[in-house]
Amino acid sequence: MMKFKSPPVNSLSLDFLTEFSISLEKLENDRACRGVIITSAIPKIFSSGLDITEMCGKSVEHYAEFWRAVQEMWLRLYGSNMVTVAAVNGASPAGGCLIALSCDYRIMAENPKFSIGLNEAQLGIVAPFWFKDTFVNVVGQRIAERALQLGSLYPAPEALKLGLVDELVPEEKLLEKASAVMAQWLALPDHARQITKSMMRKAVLDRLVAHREEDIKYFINFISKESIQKSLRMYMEMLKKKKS
Ligand SMILES: CCCCC/C=C\C/C=C\CC/C=C/CC(=O)SCCNC(=O)CCNC(=O)[C@H](O)C(C)(C)COP(=O)(O)OP(=O)(O)OC[C@H]1O[C@@H](n2cnc3c(N)ncnc32)[C@H](O)[C@@H]1OP(=O)(O)O
Repeated sequence: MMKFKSPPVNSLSLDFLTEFSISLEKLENDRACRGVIITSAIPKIFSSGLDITEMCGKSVEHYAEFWRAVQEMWLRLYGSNMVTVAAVNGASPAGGCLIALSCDYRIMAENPKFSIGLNEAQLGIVAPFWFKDTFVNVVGQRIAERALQLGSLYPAPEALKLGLVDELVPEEKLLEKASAVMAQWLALPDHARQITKSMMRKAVLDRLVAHREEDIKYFINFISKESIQKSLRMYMEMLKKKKS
């Protein structure tokens, strides 16, 4: 089990992403480890997505390093040979949703206050093609098209209806259920499951691998625009004001 614990909201900073990727690599190379449950140690928050401060007012070199770390995390998780189960025990916007979408199975706490989705459009930014591809592979083209354009965040019951998560359980049963699902998936021979998983995901993974440097350039070019920087600053201010 991997429990995110980066207060206050498990935002995906460069350090967090680097540590996450290293942990995944270690588990992947451990023959005794066949599966991982991903959840959060922070009440009410699974992950608040990419750390917005990493994308605001930094150097081009920093943006490149940060984006490479985001790509690396996704390539490792989406391409993992292990069984991956997301036990979503709180809010899961944007990059947090990407992590859940990249797992093989998603169980969410049945709390309508917890929402999940790719809300990038609400921040005035664009979900990259590989976020979009991962989303489409889970919910299908039509739902993804609407959800991405509107930057929708769905409360848990709606997320279930759309197939964005596979099941809802009472919060106190989340880990028990995740373990039961893991046992069910691990009951199959690894090689058949792994080859099938790779067959289903390869095209989407290969697309980023083939365009990785170009994708970094797009990110830098996009995020460096003054209009985008302004949108992000306003969004951060809005988050802070919400409190007072
Ligand atoms: C054709 C060209 C195409 C080119 C495309 C190429 C590239 C694409 C370019 C860009 C794509 C970039 C992709 C980004 C994906 C993302 O993940 S962006 C992040 C989106 N995340 C959010 O919108 C979540 C924002 N946060 C919240 O909604 C809430 O914080 C919460 C998670 C629901 C928790 O609420 P709660 O009330 O408990 O806590 P607070 O809101 O009070 O937050 C506490 C504290 O944490 C700070 N914070 C929250 N979220 C983030 C974050 N994501 N990053 C950094 N900091 C965050 C918040 O500001 C508070 O700070 P404090 O006031 O200083 O305590």
